[in-house]
Amino acid sequence: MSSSRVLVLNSGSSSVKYQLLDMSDSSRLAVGLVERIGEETSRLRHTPLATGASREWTGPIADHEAALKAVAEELAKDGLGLDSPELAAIGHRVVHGGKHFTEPTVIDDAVLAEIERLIPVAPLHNPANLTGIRTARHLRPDLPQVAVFDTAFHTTMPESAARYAIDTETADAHRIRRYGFHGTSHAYVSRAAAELLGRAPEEVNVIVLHLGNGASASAVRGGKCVDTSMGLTPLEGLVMGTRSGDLDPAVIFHLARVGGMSIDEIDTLLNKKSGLIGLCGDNDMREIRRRIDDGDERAQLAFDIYIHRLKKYIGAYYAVLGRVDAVVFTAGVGENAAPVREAAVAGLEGLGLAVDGALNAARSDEPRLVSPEYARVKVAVVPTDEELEIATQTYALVGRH
Ligand SMILES: Nc1ncnc2c1ncn2[C@@H]1O[C@H](COP(=O)(O)OP(=O)(O)O)[C@@H](O)[C@H]1O
Ligand SMILES: CC(=O)OP(=O)(O)O
Ligand SMILES: [Mg+2]
Repeated sequence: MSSSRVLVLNSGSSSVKYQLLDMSDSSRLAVGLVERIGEETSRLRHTPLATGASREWTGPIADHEAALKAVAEELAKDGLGLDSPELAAIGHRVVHGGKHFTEPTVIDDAVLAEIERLIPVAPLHNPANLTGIRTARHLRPDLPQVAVFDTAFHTTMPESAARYAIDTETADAHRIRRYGFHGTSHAYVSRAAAELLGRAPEEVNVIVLHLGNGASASAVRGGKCVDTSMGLTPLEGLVMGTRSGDLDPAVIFHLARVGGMSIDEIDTLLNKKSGLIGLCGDNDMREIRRRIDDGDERAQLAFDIYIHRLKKYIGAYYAVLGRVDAVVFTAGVGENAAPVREAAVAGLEGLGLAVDGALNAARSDEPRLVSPEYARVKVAVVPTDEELEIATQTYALVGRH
């Protein structure tokens, strides 16, 4: 029997997204999501594409190991279990690969140890990724498991963009530099944007805005990343759902010295209680828009701060690239929130940027332009597909065994 199936696991801090794909034609066989892991009301939603009929289950799922076992049971109910001989490999999203991992990598004990060593610089993500890998290896020890790193696409950044202006010896001793994240998405979306423009990736310069719960911008020149907004960790850059993004590092000294907070408390504040949720109490852009429509001033200010930062990055990356062919919106907010796209580009006509109201408001799951014909710089919406990209890279590496 030919084995052409790849299971992709995207383990987040409190969720697991997964897809089973048949790489002979890149089609999906099953997709699903486990949310609120560790809470009493964890939720699993599983959809086998053969019928399209979703199954939902709510109840306590204690950790990522239990989550993955529950996923394996759901897949088995559709005859798509992990014991299937048609399964060729399991591909894992791994958020931090440091400087070491620049390519998709077959996982062995040494690779696991390196991912573990990087936990301090991806405390919300790498532990969940590791549990996913260990559980999957336990369930199918014979199968190749591949790590696809969020940081890999950004390793082409020049030193001028990747280094912080701090003492070089100190930085090197602690491997402090800007790594960047969401790279699988930035890679996929920048390529898809070139296709939408009808041009080769090598010919186009794009600014990609990945706006999900975590959010990051990247400047991509001819298919290669030259700058990105996240840094040593996924905390730098844009305003996010619960993360502050950029701030004066002295805020941290001040909170410690004057505010009496511990380093761990400040870490939690900036990663989990800041960004949109810190500013207005909600991190979901749908809820924030609802509140704005009801005249809520805190929600409006949170939105304005979010947009101000976004606009600054568009301007910065325009300058980094010199010439921009398109600004591309992706991920949950970027794909769905028309008011965010409209506000981020408003006033940038002088840079050749504009959105068309009707095109921008129209809903679609397809890559599309939302700028008017006359715009020198196109504005595009390109749905990201990290899972397909991970499956493609995984299969390219080990599929033909
Ligand atoms: N219709 C919508 N309008 C506005 N925002 C949306 C909509 N749908 C999803 N979102 C936003 O997308 C976010 C999740 O994006 P996603 O890319 O799935 O994030 P992550 O992968 O980080 O979990 C939600 O927090 C919400 O703010
Ligand atoms: C790296 C990162 O921020 O990922 P996510 O958006 O999935 O939290
Ligand atoms: Mg995401």
